[in-house]
Amino acid sequence: LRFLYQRITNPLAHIPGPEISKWTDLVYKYYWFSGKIPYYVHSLHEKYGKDINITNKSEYSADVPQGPIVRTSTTQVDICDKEVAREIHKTNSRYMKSNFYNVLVAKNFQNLFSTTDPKFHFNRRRLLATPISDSSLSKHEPLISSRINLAIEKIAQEMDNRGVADVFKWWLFMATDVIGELTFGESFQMLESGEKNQYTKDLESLSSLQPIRTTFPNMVDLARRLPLPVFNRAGAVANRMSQYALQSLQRYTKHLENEPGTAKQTLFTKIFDEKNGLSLREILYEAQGYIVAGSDTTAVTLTYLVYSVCSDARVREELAAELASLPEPISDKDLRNLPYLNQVISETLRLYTAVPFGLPRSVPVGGVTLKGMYIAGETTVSTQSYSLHRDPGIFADPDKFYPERWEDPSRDMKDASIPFGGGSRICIGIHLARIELRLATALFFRRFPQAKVSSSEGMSSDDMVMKAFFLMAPQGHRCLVEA
Ligand code: HEM
Repeated sequence: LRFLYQRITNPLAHIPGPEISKWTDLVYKYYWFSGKIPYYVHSLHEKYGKDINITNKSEYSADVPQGPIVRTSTTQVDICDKEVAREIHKTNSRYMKSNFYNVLVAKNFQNLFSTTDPKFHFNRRRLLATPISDSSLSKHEPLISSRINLAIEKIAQEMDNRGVADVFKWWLFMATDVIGELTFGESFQMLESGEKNQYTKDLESLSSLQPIRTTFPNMVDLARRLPLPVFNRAGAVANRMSQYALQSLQRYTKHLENEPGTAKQTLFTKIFDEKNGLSLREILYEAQGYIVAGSDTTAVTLTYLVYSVCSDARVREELAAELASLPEPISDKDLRNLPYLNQVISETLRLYTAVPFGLPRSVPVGGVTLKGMYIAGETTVSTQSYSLHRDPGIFADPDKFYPERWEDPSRDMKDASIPFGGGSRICIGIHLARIELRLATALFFRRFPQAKVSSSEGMSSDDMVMKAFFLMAPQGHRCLVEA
């Protein structure tokens, strides 16, 4: 009866999509759990949308309106349209982050990333934005450069000893050490040890635990009291990470109080202040957000960049030639306007965006009409970059890694690109990420201009298939290259 009621009353029934999604969310959840949600949603656009490659038009009935909006589950639609994406992700947008974010991070845990409250977000962002702005980050460039140089040394050593190097591992260690030091004032020292510690193992498992958190939030709570193995694990990971972060921040504040002159400047140093800034607990929540949002994202992007460039000798040679002309030591100032380097980065962010998932937002109460289609209030709308970035009407031959397409990008290309989200919820770490991407790419290809993808140890393109929960990662969890 419940299914029948859901089907009859479904306010999204008029939107094109698979019949099953009028009845139940099970199919959607299956793909979410298996890390294939962007592929599934993209296949719905291919089947039901007119702006995306339509493979078999004869399947459609003439009375179903085709368009860029598809129903993905009983309560959700995805929209592959650059104008709608801009409207939803603009500054002062009426589309708030959906309830999904409350459970993605943790229940009753509000920070800049997870909050759905615009006032909270505005105040928090105002405090956090300056220390992580492009101009403020220049004082951290020596730290970022030294971590990247160490990663490259380790890659070279691994190539010597093992014959190949796993760039995914080293980029992950580098990005986690950088954001750890900028957040806690002390490094995780993963590059030095070459091994993951408990915190970073937990960090790694966080992504695959996201489907559990978002689908069964109450079970994770219940698991605090009952022995429910998988749910206990999700809770234990969150507790350990929180304890570690708290202890690091307590050490840092003690240092700051005792020896303010010698304490390293972090992204939070100036806002440790109960009255005008943030309390220790509030900083703890933000620090945890930075670590999660700022490690895998950068590492995955760099991994796919190296993989794509190393797979195409033409691109690699052009990039290496451009980098060969740079003076030593390489600084970020020299890289900001390098044409080909920046085209390679833009193309990686297009094809392998670390967040290919649809950034779910809630339709304002009263509903809206988008592209001629009425969408009821409180429906969850997403605009997944995986599809927007592959719109063949905007990006010719969309599956090809072709950096030159960014030589003189059209307005449409810029509008359809949202690797860092948009509007007031745009990634706060965008400048840090871009500095890391520029420096790491330049230093890597300066050192290894002949690098290519290895086929040793069974490495194949299967390892690089994207597995996506909220964040994406190569399913083999490795990327082996040789010089
Ligand atoms: C290539 C690297 C990165 C990519 C592709 C990326 C992508 C994104 C995207 C798409 C969003 C929007 C999420 C949404 O609307 O649901 C976002 C938000 C965010 N990112 Fe990043 N990110 C990257 C690096 C970083 C770094 C290094 C940090 C470190 C501070 C960071 C911290 C955050 C935070 C705190 C938010 C929430 C901002 C807000 O809601 O105001 N990200 N990121």
